[in-house]
Amino acid sequence: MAATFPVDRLAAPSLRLSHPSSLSRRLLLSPSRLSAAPLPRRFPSRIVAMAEPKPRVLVAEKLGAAGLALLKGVADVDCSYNLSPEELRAKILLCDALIVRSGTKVGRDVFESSGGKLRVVGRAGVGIDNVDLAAATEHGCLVVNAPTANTVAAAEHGIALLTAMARNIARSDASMKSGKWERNKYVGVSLVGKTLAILGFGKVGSEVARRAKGLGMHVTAHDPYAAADRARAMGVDLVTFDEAIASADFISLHMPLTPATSKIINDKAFAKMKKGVRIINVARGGVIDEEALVRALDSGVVAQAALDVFTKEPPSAENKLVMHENVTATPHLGASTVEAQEEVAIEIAEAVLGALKGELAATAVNAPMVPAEVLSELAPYVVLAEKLGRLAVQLVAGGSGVKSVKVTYSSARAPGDLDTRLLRAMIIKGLIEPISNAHVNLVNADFTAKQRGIRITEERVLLAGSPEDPIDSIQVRIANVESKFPTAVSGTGEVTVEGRVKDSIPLLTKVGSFQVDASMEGSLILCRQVDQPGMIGTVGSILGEQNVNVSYMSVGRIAPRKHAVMAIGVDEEPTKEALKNIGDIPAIEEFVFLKL
Ligand SMILES: NC(=O)c1ccc[n+]([C@@H]2O[C@H](COP(=O)([O-])OP(=O)(O)OC[C@H]3O[C@@H](n4cnc5c(N)ncnc54)[C@H](O)[C@@H]3O)[C@@H](O)[C@H]2O)c1
Ligand SMILES: O=C(O)[C@H](O)COP(=O)(O)O
Repeated sequence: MAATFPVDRLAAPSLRLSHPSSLSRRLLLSPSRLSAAPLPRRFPSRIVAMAEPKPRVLVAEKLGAAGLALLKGVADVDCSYNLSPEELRAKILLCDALIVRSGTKVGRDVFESSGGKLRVVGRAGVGIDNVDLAAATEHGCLVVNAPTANTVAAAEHGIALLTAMARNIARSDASMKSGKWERNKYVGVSLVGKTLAILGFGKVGSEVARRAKGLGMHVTAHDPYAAADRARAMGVDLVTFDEAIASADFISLHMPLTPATSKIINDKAFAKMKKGVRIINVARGGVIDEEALVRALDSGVVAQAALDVFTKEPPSAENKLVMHENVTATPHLGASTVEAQEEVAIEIAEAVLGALKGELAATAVNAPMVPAEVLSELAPYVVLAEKLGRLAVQLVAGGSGVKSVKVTYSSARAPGDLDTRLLRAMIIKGLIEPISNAHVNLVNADFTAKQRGIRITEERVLLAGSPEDPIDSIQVRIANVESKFPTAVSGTGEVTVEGRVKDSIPLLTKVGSFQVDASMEGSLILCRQVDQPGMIGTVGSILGEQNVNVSYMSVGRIAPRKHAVMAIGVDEEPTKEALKNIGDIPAIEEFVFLKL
């Protein structure tokens, strides 16, 4: 029997393990759904092969010709654009695969209407905001995307908006078309020598930086998770968010839309910017508080904005930003070049056809079905693995850049009886998801880590004793980084966290060289302190005063009255004031707040 994996978006649908009682040696997509049905004995195989129905692929938005040709070689392809939701629901009944861009909403209703026939959704582009991943997973439908093929196109569009805005190209063109010749009205601003702040120094952001350097701009970047040396090598200064926005003449947005970046450009941020700053957004509309941007444009804090993306797309006809005379707007054209669309089309066609054949897709973004018996044994270790990754990356200081991660599994099981791929995938998920818009799962974890330059090495420590439990402990170490909580750096110079499962509950058992005993749920405050009486009470009452519920406290120390590490589990996020008060306790040497 297969069960839906409890962790959001883990891997591909119908992913079955060939060995039911261990995490397998071979991973297969369910043969019953993703490859041809078993051959009836009475037919010679040649005749049956000819009679096999071709899979049917619905292409709901315009796709590059090369990708279409690939699809048509193998499948019946129905290109039907601008379908209403009702038309899409009616057509999907007959389709094995659906290919869309960002303009088609693939909601739960679509998966429900398909009656289980739909096996793959291909997103010809990066963002999958328009696909209901949870519904796809529940209906056993794989979702794949094309994460890299439109990077350069998006960067070029960012630069096009930057230069067009600075020289009033769109407005002066409209003016000429209305019969005017207004040379004095459209005096622009120069780019050379100006400071461009890039927020989000990932694939698109770094390509924009490279091009802006060529225009003679001074480029800074803010990205809490980018490596400072990679930025330095490009002549880009990695700075804090406040430094970036306060010193910039131009700000270009290239971060993913996550809970942390939602409306990050808001009234508070505008108050810190230079008067007359210019803003470009080719990321996602939701990273800007659009009402606040209207206010900032009206007051002159923001001289101009150039926007390719909007919170609601298409925006309403009377959208204040689109109508604003100091805004240059384009209808989400970042990826829309002939070349990018050809690349995207080929990438997505290959991914969709591969998935229909039962191959594992490196760009899969949603969850698998995993045999229940495998899950019931590994489930708590899977949660532990993700949380250790999540914890470790939050202990890394901004600008360090995570490149080398070492994982040690201590277990009494023989190496052949313990497949760590699921655990490794979950560690990678924990390491990457808090800092990006990537959706990491069993299928794409190694690919995603490699793409981000993160090298994961695994080692096994074989323990004596009963192999009843699959694993005794998991240790995650991040090398060559600085920590925002230096206590987390062990004697080997690595940010180190270790955990184990006890009574099915994942526990944090080690931070740096200190033993702790903390349940890995909710949020966690780690403090390093002088070991002395009264510390638990002092910290507890600061949190109590702020109505923060403490779920547990544990203290680990090297020796009595020396240094200790206190782990405090909290149900609510403490206020900045509460955290400051904890930091102000004289015996507290350092502390950090972490979300698990
Ligand atoms: N307009 C378009 O047509 C178009 C085309 C392609 C991509 N995009 C969008 O552009 C954005 C970037 O895409 P990408 O492919 O470069 O993604 P990416 O994952 O390669 O880069 C995103 C970067 O943002 C960083 N980041 C995460 N949180 C941050 C924060 N709080 N502050 C600053 N940086 C943060 C990450 O560390 C990462 O380096 C995404 O939102 C994507 O959807 C839009
Ligand atoms: O997420 C993406 O890939 C971009 O925003 C492009 O979207 P599009 O394929 O709808 O142009």
